[in-house]
Amino acid sequence: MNILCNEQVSKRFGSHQVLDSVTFSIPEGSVFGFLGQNGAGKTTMMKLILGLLKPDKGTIRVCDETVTYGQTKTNRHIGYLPDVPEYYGYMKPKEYLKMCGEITGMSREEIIKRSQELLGLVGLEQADKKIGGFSRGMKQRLGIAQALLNEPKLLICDEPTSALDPIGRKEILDILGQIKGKTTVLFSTHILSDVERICDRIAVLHDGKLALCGTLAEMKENHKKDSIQIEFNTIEEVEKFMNSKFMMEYLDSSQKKENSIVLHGKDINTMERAAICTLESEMLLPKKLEVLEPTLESLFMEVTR
Ligand SMILES: Nc1ncnc2c1ncn2[C@@H]1O[C@H](COP(=O)(O)OP(=O)(O)OP(=O)(O)O)[C@@H](O)[C@H]1O
Repeated sequence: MNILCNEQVSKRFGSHQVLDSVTFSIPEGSVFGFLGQNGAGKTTMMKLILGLLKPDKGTIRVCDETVTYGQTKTNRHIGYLPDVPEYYGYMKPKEYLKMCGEITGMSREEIIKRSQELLGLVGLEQADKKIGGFSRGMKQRLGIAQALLNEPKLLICDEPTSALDPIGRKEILDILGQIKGKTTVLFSTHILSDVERICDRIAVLHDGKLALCGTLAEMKENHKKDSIQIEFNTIEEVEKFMNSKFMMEYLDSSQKKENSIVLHGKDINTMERAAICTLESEMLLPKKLEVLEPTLESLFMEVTR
């Protein structure tokens, strides 16, 4: 079952088409990484899912219920962590969670039980001090506890790791990793390594459209290019190799980078044989020859260029 289904969602601000027929869905229990450069429209998409903005076109469904602008009905399925969560600095974490639980109508017993569980999950059970004295990482972790208080089906986190140091980022990713499978997570970021670490599925937003969407393995397969990288000892060796007419016949394109060259062609086997023949005939001994696999970074750069 899909927890979230976006179909042909479009949103424009003035003449700026921020989202243009964006379609994707998130299967239950998965962690979905929503990638895009600054201003790509990630927050706009999240606000549409929360019913805080009205789409110009398209439909959004959360747990099979249609999201309606200005109504909060579907938000009972959602926990939301904004990029910079705001707190009353004079409150302690337990007091804050109690207030949030009371607002959403939870019973006293429920609030105590869930607060204990969640403060344990986010590693703040011993942090019995005012939130005003918390680090950014602690505030983000408390934000996750608050967003999970109501046991939502979908947790939406807007760039939860962007402002954190490597330890703070690891703590957040570990928490999201722990709830994986139980709660479906949608999180936006531009930190590619975070996505590679914990996401099952990934979407890349660019120029208002989804430039990539699927599992990392699917993306790599769909965008597989037959490429070989050869690293030489000197630039002269690179030139000598590239001046071989024989090699040119088998290439679509090539890119030189310092003492290395990346060769792109249609057929990896033919290109590899041609490269080895050229190395032999030019009496060149490279430092390294490898067939290149696309990485999330190379795919991201390719589609957002
Ligand atoms: N209420 C609004 N009125 C006009 N333009 C807006 C509004 N909200 C967002 N925008 C514009 O829409 C575009 C997308 O913004 P959005 O905040 O969704 O991007 P983002 O991908 O979340 O960026 P970032 O990674 O920097 O947070 C930006 O150009 C932004 O200036």
